[in-house]
Amino acid sequence: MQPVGAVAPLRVDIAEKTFRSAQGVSVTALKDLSFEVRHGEFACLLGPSGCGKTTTLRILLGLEKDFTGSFRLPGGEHNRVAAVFQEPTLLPWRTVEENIRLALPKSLRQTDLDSLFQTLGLSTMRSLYPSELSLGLARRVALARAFATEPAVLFLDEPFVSLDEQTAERLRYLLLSVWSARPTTALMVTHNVREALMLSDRIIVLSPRPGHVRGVFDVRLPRQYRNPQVMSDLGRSFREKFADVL
Ligand SMILES: Nc1ncnc2c1ncn2[C@@H]1O[C@H](COP(=O)(O)OP(=O)(O)OP(=O)(O)O)[C@@H](O)[C@H]1O
Repeated sequence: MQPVGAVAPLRVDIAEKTFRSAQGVSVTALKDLSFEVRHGEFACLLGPSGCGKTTTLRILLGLEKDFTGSFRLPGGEHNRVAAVFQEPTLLPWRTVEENIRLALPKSLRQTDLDSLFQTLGLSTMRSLYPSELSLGLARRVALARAFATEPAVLFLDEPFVSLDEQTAERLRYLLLSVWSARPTTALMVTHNVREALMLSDRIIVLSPRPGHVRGVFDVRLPRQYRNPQVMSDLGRSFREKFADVL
């Protein structure tokens, strides 16, 4: 299936992003950060703590305007952007289904969400309220909401942190299922090398702060062949290449 709406790659060329405190202290988070995520590709941004991964996503989402450089989001029939953060940010007084429908553009408000709910194992939870959901379920709803908008590009910022490993693993598989059913260009921030190797077409590895691209690791293998032995081999070659970064 072709990715929805998007035809161009995501292109990022951030010359510099510096934070300045009121006391005059400067922190340069990013310097000469350039990379591309190809049309329909799932990429991970991986790097040491504080190297500017979240800052990069915030710039791409238009939440940080004070930087030098440029970026180009994938376009096409539309240029909708969706994001999934660590906090699911659901409206507490709305049901699961209402939370999702309210996020949709008018043209999609009445769309049939059955298959999406089914893929994410949410079919029986449509009328629950966020307070009735575990964190793992709330994260599933956040994924459903993001994919329901049929975005041209999807940004994810560590969507599986602070979950027990079993729940996180189930969510990784659910993410792969929903992404395969509704492919879109995706960029996910993670600290977790195994997670990146499991989900990505390519891993963009950042240097310590100020973050720039230290190297790119292509995972050319189709995901169904990434069995435990293959994952362990991939992990070894990844660590050999990037031992100095992580
Ligand atoms: N609003 C801000 N004001 C000042 N400094 C900031 C601000 N946001 C981020 N920084 C600094 O910019 C640098 C990059 O932060 P960022 O959160 O992007 O890193 P990260 O790679 O996502 O880190 P982590 O992996 O720990 O989440 C850090 O040194 C951080 O302290």
